[in-house]
Amino acid sequence: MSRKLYLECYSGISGDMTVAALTDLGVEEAYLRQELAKLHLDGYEIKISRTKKNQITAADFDVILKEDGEMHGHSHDHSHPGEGHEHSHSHSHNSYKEISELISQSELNSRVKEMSLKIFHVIAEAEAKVHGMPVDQVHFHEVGAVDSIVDITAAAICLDKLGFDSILTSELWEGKGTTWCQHGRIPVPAPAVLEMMADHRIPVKFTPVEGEMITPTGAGIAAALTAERKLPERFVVEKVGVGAGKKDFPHANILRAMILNTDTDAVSEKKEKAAGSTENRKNGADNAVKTNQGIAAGSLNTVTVLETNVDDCSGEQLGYAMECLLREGALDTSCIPVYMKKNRPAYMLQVICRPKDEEKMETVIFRETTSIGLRKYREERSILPREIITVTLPDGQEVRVKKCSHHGQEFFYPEYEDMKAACRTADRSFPEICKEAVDAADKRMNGDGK
Ligand SMILES: O=C([S-])c1cc(C(=O)S)c[n+]([C@@H]2O[C@H](COP(=O)(O)O)[C@@H](O)[C@H]2O)c1
Ligand code: NI
Repeated sequence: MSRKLYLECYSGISGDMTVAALTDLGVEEAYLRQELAKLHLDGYEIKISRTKKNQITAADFDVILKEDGEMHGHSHDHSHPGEGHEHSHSHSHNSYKEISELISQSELNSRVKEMSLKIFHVIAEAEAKVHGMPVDQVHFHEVGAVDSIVDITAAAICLDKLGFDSILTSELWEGKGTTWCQHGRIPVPAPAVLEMMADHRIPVKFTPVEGEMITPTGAGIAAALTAERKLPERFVVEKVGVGAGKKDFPHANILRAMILNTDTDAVSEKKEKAAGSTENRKNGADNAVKTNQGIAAGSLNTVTVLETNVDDCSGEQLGYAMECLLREGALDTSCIPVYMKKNRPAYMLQVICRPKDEEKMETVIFRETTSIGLRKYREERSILPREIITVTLPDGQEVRVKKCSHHGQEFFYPEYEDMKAACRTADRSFPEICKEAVDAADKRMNGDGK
């Protein structure tokens, strides 16, 4: 299973748009608030609400700054000529060094820290170039600092919670003209944005729209976290999140975040559902899934592994727990015999799941077993590219076979449920039917003479 995030930046990208779109994918405001509190940064409030941009409903993320005991919304549009942001502020977290320390010393988890620090570093490098100073001396604007810290950390918290294998961004669209900031009037793209575009080879499209669509925070997020640029050839869009920008343009100022599932089974499952499941099977080979480049050769993705050792849980109870875990979306479960303290024969229950399903798995383990504690960690997993092909057995039955390849070598694995059904229908043994399925697949892919 491969779960990617695709950010469609046809109206540029900013920190607040990114957080809004990610919360719209299913991160609760309460969770975000609880995690942000681990920064121990005060003087602000967050607000997530709904808004409409050109009649398109979208989530809106706001960082409301406290000034002199009052709250002030931060509009991000910097549209008051001559004003810039000449607020005085009691916050002292405005140098890159201070911000890095604040994040490093927080109680945020290591993945959130790593992502946030990376984004800040990318922005600081660009600011350092623009202002001609060492990275450590870069100062973020006093108001902007709190705003940027919250936007960037919130984006990392959401990304960690949603658990993606990799992040793709489209080319970033940008407007033209000038914008205002504390440096006064500056060109669009903002100097720091342009440096990031160059340094990180970000594909960009300059449009005739008047105004700034890409902010330094948005460019920093895209530059620091984008792992891929090319959309997979085949995928299913599992969910869409829409984040609103603060400005109004002739086009809808939104950032769309999409969860892409590039797993072949999911793609063909949806395809079969759409086409009517019997239709596909009836037409056999012609309807078989032909290619899948969504999973690259030996591609890596991240999974969560949960483990618990139990010496007081019956076989029946553990078997039931495994069933529940699989029903809740576990990718695999196993029970490994172990000897625990005091030489007690016991089992280690191991669960592999998508990072986003961690909490669900924990709930099942604590509810359905006698475990009172567990270990969990994230692992990279390497998976072979695979595609499902449909083949016809000599007796006319159609079965699905998974075709995997590695360094040009092909492996065929008949689908268990189809094997079971074919064995029962033909009243023949499992190895016989499997062999016929593998031979048929091999013949179809490589021909008689190979
Ligand atoms: O605060 C600074 S140093 C600053 C630098 C630049 C450069 O490009 S240099 C640009 N800006 C403008 O500030 C706003 C806010 O950006 P966020 O990323 O903090 O949302 C934006 O209009 C930038 O162009 C500020
Ligand atoms: Ni600057």
